[in-house]
Order: sequence, then structure tokens, then C-alpha cells
Amino acid sequence: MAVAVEEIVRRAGGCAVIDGGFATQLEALGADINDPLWSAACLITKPHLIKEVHMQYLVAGADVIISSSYQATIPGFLARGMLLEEAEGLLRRSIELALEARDEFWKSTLRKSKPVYNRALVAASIGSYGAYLADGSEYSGSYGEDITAEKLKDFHRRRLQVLASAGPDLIAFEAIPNKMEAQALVELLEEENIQVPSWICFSSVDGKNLCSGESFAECLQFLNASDKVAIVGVNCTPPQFIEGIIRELKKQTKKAIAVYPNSGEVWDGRAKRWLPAQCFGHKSFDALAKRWQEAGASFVGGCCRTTPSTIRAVSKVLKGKTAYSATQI
Ligand SMILES: C[S+](C)CC[C@H](N)C(=O)O
Ligand SMILES: N[C@@H](CCS)C(=O)O
Ligand SMILES: [Zn+2]
Repeated sequence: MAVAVEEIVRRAGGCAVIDGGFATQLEALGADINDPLWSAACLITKPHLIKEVHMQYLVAGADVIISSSYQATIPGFLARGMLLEEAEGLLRRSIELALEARDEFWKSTLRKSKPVYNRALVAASIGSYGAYLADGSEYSGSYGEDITAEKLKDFHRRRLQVLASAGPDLIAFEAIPNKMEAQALVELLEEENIQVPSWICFSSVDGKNLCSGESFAECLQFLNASDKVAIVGVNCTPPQFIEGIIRELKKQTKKAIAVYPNSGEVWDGRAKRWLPAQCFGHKSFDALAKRWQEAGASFVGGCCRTTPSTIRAVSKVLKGKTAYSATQI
């Protein structure tokens, strides 16, 4: 595990807190993300809100904040009529906004001279090919007959290079729904000799397998063999499945484990809305967070439909008296 990653876990007392739903909080602040670029549309229209969301999660106690680049892709920006140079500039901007928020927050915290918060890490978000397709396939892993690992590498290569060179502490591959894409990403990290430590988090809709139906075990064979992958885990998966998945991952890997589930609501990829389902509010989410830590997760946070309130509760329960409410800074 790279030094920064080990260090943040140690400083957080054994379990670092990841932020919560990024797009969710952008919407709560009034952003319209009903867009092919989803939350990444705000890199064009509302960059100040992106920084505000990062700040809110830092105040809530996040030790790791994830950039706004989940659905920021070069083909997505080109389809908007942008030049390649502009598209790459927006990718870099997503990291700069997170770094600026982290540095400003850290300076203001130091001025108060209370050892309340850790200096957070910035993780560069990379969503799946299915996220770019915006057709619901990020929760099915079905990319069609024509897709190959080489095509997936071509899709991810330039974005990975640009984001990795923009200065993040981590790369966060998020909600990867199938084995082919995970394998393509691992190969790409090697081919491009990416020096920033990565996490690869999968999504699951049944609590047993990846969204595609493939097993965690078969993916861990090649994830374990890669030094570029520091952390493995799951995100944007219902909370009730997480403890079982951690136990399964613990059997298969010695790498650090990250979990940041959604609220339990279900994304309807066609209608582009969240459907009501068993929803875990921040009260039940924080109790589960403690269990996830006990089961062996080293990074715990929230994904879609979780908010700064969720992360404040998680931070309190995981860090005990070292966590403070927003009003105390
Ligand atoms: C994590 S899902 C809710 C992201 C949005 C999806 N890729 C879409 O564009 O519809
Ligand atoms: N980091 C992204 C993940 C979406 S699944 C977000 O929180 O919006
Ligand atoms: Zn999510």
C-alpha cells in the first residue's frame, strides 16, 4: 500500500472516512444534472458548486474526497462541441477544484489549531464505460457483443493519463460492473505505468457478485497480482449487502478494502431517476458503518443518495470523540 494511503488510515484511527454522494449533493445545492455528462456537466456550468460540495464533505469529516470526474469523459466533452484541449482542461480542473477545496479547508483547520481533522486525500474519480453510455449498463455490466478489453482501454487511456498527471493522491475507479473492464483497467495501469495508487471498486445488485454476475473471486486473482491497485472494494451498492461482501473480499485479498454504498434506492437507467426501495437514512447507515469497520473495511463512506449528514454520522461513529460537528470549526 502506498505511504499516503497507509498514513491516512493510521491517522484516521484504523478506518478512513470517504465522502458521500457527490452528484446527490450537487443536486441538493440546486444543480441540474439531468445531462449526458451527469454531474460532470457542472464542470462547465457550475464549478463553484463542485468546490462547495467538496467543502461540505470535508467539514462533515471526510478523510478522502472524490473528484467530480465520474462521468467526465473526453468523448462526452467532444460531443458537446469542445476541442480536445478544452476537454482535457476540464478533466484537470476537476482535480484542481478538489485540491483547492482540500488545501483551503486544511489551512482554515490548522488556523484553529485543533487536531480535529486529517488532511484529506483527493481521489480522482473514473466511472465505468457504462456510466459514459448512460444507458443503465453501469448496473448490468452488459456492454454488448462488440466490446473488447482493448476498446475499453482505448476509452479509458487518455482520461486516466490526464487525471493521473493532475496531482491527485489516489485514482478511484468507481462502480465497475464487470470483469472485462476491471481487467482492462489493471492492464492500463501497468501499460501507462501510473504511479498514483488506485482503488478499484465494483458495483453489485445481488450482494454476491458484480453487476454482471461474475464473481469477486475471479477478479481478485488479477487485482491481487497488481502493485498498482492499493485498495479494492464496492460502491453504489445497497447497504444491506456490504457486510457479506467485505467478508467475501477478506477471504480473497490482503489489500485494503473500501466500501461506500448508496442509500439502498435503485437507479432506473431509462427513466433516469432513483426508485424508492429500502432506504437507509444516516441513523441506520452509521450503525452499519461500524459493522463494516469491524468486518475489516479500512475505508468507509457513502455513494449516491447519501449526503454530508450521512458522512458526519459515519465520521462520528468511526472516529468517536475526534469527530466534531460542522459548527465547531
Ligand atoms: C451512478 S448513476 C446514477 C450515474 C448516472 C448515469 N450514468 C446516467 O448518466 O444516467
Ligand atoms: N463519485 C460519484 C459516484 C457515482 S456512482 C458520485 O458520488 O456522484
Ligand atoms: Zn453512486
